Amino acid sequence: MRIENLNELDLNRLTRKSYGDDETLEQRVAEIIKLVQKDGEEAIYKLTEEFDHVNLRQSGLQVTAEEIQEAYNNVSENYLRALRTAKANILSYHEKQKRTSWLEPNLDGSVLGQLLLPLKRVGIYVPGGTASYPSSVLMNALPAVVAGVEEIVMVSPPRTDGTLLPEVLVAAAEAGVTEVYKVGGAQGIAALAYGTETIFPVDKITGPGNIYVTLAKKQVFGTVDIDMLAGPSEILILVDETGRPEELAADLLSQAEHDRLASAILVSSNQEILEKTIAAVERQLEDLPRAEIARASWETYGAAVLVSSLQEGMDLANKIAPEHFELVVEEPFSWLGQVRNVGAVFLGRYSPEPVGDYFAGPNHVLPTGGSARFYSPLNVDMFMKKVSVIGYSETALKRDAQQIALLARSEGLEAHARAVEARFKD
Ligand SMILES: NC(=O)c1ccc[n+]([C@@H]2O[C@H](COP(=O)([O-])OP(=O)(O)OC[C@H]3O[C@@H](n4cnc5c(N)ncnc54)[C@H](O)[C@@H]3O)[C@@H](O)[C@H]2O)c1
Ligand SMILES: N[C@H](CO)Cc1c[nH]c[nH+]1
Ligand SMILES: [Zn+2]
Repeated sequence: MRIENLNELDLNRLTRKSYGDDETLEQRVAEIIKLVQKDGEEAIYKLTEEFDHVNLRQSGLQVTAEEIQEAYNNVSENYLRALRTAKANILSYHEKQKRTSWLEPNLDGSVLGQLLLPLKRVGIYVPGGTASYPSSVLMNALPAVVAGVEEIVMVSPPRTDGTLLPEVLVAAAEAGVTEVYKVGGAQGIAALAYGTETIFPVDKITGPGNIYVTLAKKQVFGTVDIDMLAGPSEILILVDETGRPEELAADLLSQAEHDRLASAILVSSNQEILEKTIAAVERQLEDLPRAEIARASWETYGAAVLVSSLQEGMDLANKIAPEHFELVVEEPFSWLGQVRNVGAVFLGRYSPEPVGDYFAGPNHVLPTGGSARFYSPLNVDMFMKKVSVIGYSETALKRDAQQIALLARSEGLEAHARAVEARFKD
């Protein structure tokens, strides 16, 4: 890794804003989705054999109550305690987001308002290819629970022994997931969107995943709603001279270890910090269990960028729009007002990114690939829909009838005008 000056930086390499550009991947995902639509579960069994190397024809796709019970026997008390504390933190944070229906009576006797209603059935994708993510079970399911969703259907790829990690199943039970199926990748997304012989289709799919999952969500959008494009993880750290290279390197690797396509970027106006952090990354890679993945990510989509000032670094962050943005500077709160395009911001030395991944309470399902310009973190609103309420009184309609009819006739819609005037014929 060499330090790059801002003016020589290839932003396209770093932002990977190319979910739709790789035609081969798009095509492959489209074929998988079509196959599931055509052959249902037989297609899922075949694809699961191909990608997850396990044959589930005997056991079927759905996780049983016995498997969940067995999972509880296989997790430690300490794990359960930590999971339940994380759950409480996530619930408490998301309960603050919940909005309620409102009705506003007016003096003319009319009532206007908005009903806020939970979606009935949602699908949550929990990644499980190169790592398992019980934390993502909580992050997807708990906002749905707070919203009041009745049916929460989880899909996740099986391990080669045909099971899901006990910690994932326990997290599902603790979070209130109502059905769990062992199917991942684009085929898991297709199953949720179109249904199969045993899986009833859902109204919306949320959750992060690798590039196949993300492209599949993009392709089924319209048949179902989706939350956002939450693909391979990203971190951008803006650091001043107070930064400590060993800590910065650890934070960069925390996201690089997710995926070869993950992106970890360090930005500073201090050349020495950049140099020392690059060296620390090399040292830490030596005994990192997922070094192969993390190194591939660091070498392909990583960068150490020299800027002329913190302000220039902040502007770069808003341009790249990273999923996670760490502000490791002396006065992090003083920069908060300038944060625009990031999924989540982590303020200061004692807010390393994994605090948000697991525990603090805010959601870790965040927009990636530059989509933080327009998407928000997964939240309670995303599991609800709104219905407008209009209750006009006679007085109100009499007052407004003429103007409504005029507007209707200006659009050439006579029947609309007459529907209003019909009330006052006799
Ligand atoms: N943005 C977020 O909030 C967030 C949170 C957690 C994880 N992540 C990201 O989720 C991703 C998890 O990826 P993962 O791979 O570990 O798990 P995954 O569950 O997303 O993907 C695994 C599945 O991908 C499919 N697949 C693999 N190779 C394929 C191929 N050649 N052709 C077709 N399908 C194929 C298989 O079906 C496999 O089961 C990582 O990129 C990680 O960074 C993001
Ligand atoms: N950093 C991931 C989101 O990009 C979320 C996660 C789950 N577990 C660990 N990390
Ligand atoms: Zn993470």
